[in-house]
Amino acid sequence: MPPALIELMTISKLTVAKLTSVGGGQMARALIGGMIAKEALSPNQIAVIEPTASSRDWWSQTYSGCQTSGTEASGIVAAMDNADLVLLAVKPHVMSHVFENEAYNFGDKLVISIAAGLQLGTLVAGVGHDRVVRVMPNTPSLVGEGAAGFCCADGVTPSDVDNVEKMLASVGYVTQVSESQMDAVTAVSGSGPAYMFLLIEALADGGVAEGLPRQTALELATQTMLGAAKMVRDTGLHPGQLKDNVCSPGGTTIAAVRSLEQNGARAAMIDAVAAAARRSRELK
Ligand SMILES: NC(=O)C1=CN([C@@H]2O[C@H](COP(=O)(O)OP(=O)(O)OC[C@H]3O[C@@H](n4cnc5c(N)ncnc54)[C@H](O)[C@@H]3O)[C@@H](O)[C@H]2O)C=CC1
Ligand SMILES: O=C(O)[C@@H]1CCC=N1
Repeated sequence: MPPALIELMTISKLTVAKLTSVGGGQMARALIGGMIAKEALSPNQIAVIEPTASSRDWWSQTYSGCQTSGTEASGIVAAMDNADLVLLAVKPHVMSHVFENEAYNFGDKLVISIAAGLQLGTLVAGVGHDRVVRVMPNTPSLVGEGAAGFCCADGVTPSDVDNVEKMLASVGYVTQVSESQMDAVTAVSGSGPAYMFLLIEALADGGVAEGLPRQTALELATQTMLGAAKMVRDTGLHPGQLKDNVCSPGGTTIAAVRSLEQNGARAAMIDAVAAAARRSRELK
């Protein structure tokens, strides 16, 4: 039996023998860490190519059995050996260095890029084949509450799509979109956690301004964001309806909603998404 088949493990119906991540930073940690936590992958199926020694140490200390390599040719070759799935998790501007590096042999391996902005055409040209998936995940994947959109180049098989969907579904919500929608996905859910963290922080700041201890305010604000998101997801009710249900006539909430509308909160969020989408388009 070929070594790749001997190694093959099927956990949560995800079939990957070995995943090699090029780059081991924030998003690789969130995505792979989330999959390991959900037992969709085990550390001995992971190899990480990472130039920073402290980051390599983090991987090997956090996930015993995970293989780490530097970016010298021998390290790249060792990490790519037997990989059947390659995750490109470097910053968009670093991707051209990866593609120009002759130590990489992508063979016919399935390649997933999570780089913002970089289009399938660029990825296919860099990788040298078209079995390439462009994914926009987000950092809550780490805690199993990610949201991801993806699109595929022509060489991706239905079984590849199935595997990518299972991989991403193991850490949250996933949807396939057209490539023309990827900048919007990036702006809504890829960057979105940052907007939500900012809102939680601001809500807590408001509580502190009204006299609450910082920790109490932060816990109340965090749980409120979590509860509101779950209400939208689990009831299926329109967020406007749920908002109306909180607003008692002449009460406290409508006073706050009025203030938010006067300060352009809704337009500010729409403009923020437009700014992120614009930046995503610039990155290509
Ligand atoms: N941070 C986020 O929330 C999200 C990030 N992304 C995308 O994920 C990609 C990575 O972003 P982050 O993880 O945030 O960045 P990061 O800076 O935390 O991680 C990138 C890693 O790549 C390593 N690296 C640099 N040069 C390299 C090379 N030549 N070969 C291999 N590794 C190299 C760096 O040392 C670093 O650890 C980006 O393309 C970004 O657009 C996508 C969705 C969300
Ligand atoms: O800020 C960025 O460019 C990346 C892509 C989406 C989230 N973080």
